Amino acid sequence: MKIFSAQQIKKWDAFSILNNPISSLQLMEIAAGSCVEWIIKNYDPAHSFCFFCGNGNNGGDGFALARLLYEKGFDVTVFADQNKKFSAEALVNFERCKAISGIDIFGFEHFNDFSFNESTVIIDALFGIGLNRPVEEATAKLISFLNDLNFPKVSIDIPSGLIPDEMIGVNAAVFKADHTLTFQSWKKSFFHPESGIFCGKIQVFDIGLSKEFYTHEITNDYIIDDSLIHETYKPRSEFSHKGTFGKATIVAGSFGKIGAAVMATKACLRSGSGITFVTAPNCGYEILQNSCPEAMFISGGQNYIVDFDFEENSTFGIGPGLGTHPGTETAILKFLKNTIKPVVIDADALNIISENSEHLKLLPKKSIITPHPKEFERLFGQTQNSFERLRLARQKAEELQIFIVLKDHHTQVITPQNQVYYNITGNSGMAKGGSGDALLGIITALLAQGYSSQHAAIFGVWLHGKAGDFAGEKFSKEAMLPSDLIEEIGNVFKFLAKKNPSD
Ligand SMILES: NC(=O)C1=CN([C@@H]2O[C@H](COP(=O)(O)OP(=O)(O)OC[C@H]3O[C@@H](n4cnc5c(N)ncnc54)[C@H](OP(=O)(O)O)[C@@H]3O)[C@@H](O)[C@H]2O)[C@@H](O)CC1
Ligand SMILES: [K+]
Repeated sequence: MKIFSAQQIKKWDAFSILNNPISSLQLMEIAAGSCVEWIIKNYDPAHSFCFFCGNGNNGGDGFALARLLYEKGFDVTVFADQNKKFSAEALVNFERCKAISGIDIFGFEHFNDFSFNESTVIIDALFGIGLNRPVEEATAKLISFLNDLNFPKVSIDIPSGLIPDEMIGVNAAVFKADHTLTFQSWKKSFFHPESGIFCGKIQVFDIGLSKEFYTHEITNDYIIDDSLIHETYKPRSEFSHKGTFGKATIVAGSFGKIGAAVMATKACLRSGSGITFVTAPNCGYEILQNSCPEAMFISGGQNYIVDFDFEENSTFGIGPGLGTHPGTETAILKFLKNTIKPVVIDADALNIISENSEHLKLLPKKSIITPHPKEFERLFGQTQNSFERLRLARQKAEELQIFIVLKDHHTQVITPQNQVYYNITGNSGMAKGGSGDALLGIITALLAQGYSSQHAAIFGVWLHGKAGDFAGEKFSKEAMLPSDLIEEIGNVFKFLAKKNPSD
């Protein structure tokens, strides 16, 4: 799914209004209607709803929603600033609300002495995607007051105070929602940790904006959604043998970190690799042969890797638990100098590369690197926030002609063509040592099977997150282990096969 900027969403609204028999007010009514449906499913009529509405169209959504909810029998109170000019659509909906005697409307100055009842739900419709400057002091105070209230909080379209496409200012006043009900598409700020933290759970409602606009409007930002994955996933052909699905070699492990090699190798095996090798030091021989009997062991040294042979037609995934011993460094750099096939690089292999910026040039074109924020910083330098980090990643992916998988709550796959794919599978239960090793194994297996680097990276992060979600459901986010995630990869493939109409 494409992600548009706030400016493009506004263009999309305008295009839809101009080219379809629908008005701005009708769109607002549809938007409010979809919120009502969600609220009815999630809150019983014993709840009282307090609306905080701004003067733009986000406020207009709030007024429309307040009215529709009142008509459904809910108790509704509205706070708004009647001294400021409303947008045309907000004014219409404000007047409609005012005409209903059962809806009390107060000025913002009364928020302090209003007695909220126990079953209050706060609805934030102060600002939407039209916020174009810092929130004024009085509104900031209101937002801070609301944030301190211990009631469920729902934001309409975007938590007020967030900038849709950019980093918020230091100490910016932002409404902290439990749920964000957003229209038509995700906003970029939902994906970034500094702003995403204000959104709670996100629901996206299709309000029927023009499909033609969606198809033709150009963007470089995408969500990795189910439809993209169904286009990418290649079901296994029946007329095949192990050679059809490629050879993968995992280069991993050192004394005390053989577990990382086990995780990466198991994930590679579970992700469909035809023939799998694991190059590791001899100290890991027994544990690897016992835990991953399907993989062939290749010795790379005694307690850490110092040298390894490589077959040109194998796909390499290098890094988990390697350590950064000078001998290992020499072996990895020698390998990179002698290979032209795309490789997958993570963890200590990234740390080895980050020792010298010249090493980056050794990465074969279309390789995939999978740094977490700290590894990214070691490789490319410090950035102030995740938006800046992403900008730098775009620049580096293009410069080096590689794919960067920037691991985060919403991992981003950055292509050499300056595109960004945000992942929406996965959960906080995956924030544990070993998770990254599994990701390397998955991506290596996909690349070995003939997926392009772009597809291997995109499908790999989605698969990893989805398996993590399945494991989280089974064991809880706290208790789930990366090993559980690896065991769930099979269920994700089953899920895909079931959903694939050609299967
Ligand atoms: N048909 C449609 O278009 C649909 C739109 N929809 C809804 O509209 C929302 C976008 O509405 P919007 O563009 O009116 O802006 P909104 O976010 O309400 O901001 C309010 C206005 O406040 C102003 N302002 C900005 N910053 C400020 C600040 N710090 N402090 C004070 N004032 C500030 C600024 O006006 P300015 O003062 O610059 O003239 C801005 O225009 C969108 O998020 C969705 O909820 C849906 O109904 C679907 C159909
Ligand atoms: K809002």
